[in-house]
Amino acid sequence: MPRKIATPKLATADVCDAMGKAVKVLPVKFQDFGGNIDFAGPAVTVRTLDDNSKVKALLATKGEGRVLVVDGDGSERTALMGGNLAVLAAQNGWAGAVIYGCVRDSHELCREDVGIKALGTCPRKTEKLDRGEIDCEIAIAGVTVHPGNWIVADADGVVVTKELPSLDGQ
Ligand SMILES: O=C([O-])CC(=O)C(=O)O
Repeated sequence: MPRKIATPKLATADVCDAMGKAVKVLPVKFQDFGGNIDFAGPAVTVRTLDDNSKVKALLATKGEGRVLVVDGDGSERTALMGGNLAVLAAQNGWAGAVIYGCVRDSHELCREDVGIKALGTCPRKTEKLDRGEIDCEIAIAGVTVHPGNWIVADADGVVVTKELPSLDGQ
């Protein structure tokens, strides 16, 4: 019996149907770790390798419904987010985080009122040497994400668009 998934407010499938080639689908099998499976918002971008200093710094600021998109180069060596950062994200009003990399403390992440999609888990923490770039153009598995692009995520996947479609009447 398939697990039950709530109907998303904004479904990635509807966005794809409405926008055709104007929407990009991240070609990544993300897993869900956060308390919310569907989320959407404007992207804030980070590029970093095995150092989550910038991720923490951003999640410590007001999220205002935005989505943090982290290009961690797909590293499975360390976790870019754990329980403390998930609490920060939820407290500060981030809609979610899409992490091309790993997370840890998955038993804590699922309790937080925030979306968290990542490749998988790794119990080892990152270095904290303040490396990485924020608000830059990133490419996740070959798909470019610009700061301010819309991210829509649900159980079907993660899509990127310049603007949201009007889905009235669907
Ligand atoms: O601090 C880290 O590197 C990640 C972590 O464990 C947390 O967010 O709780």
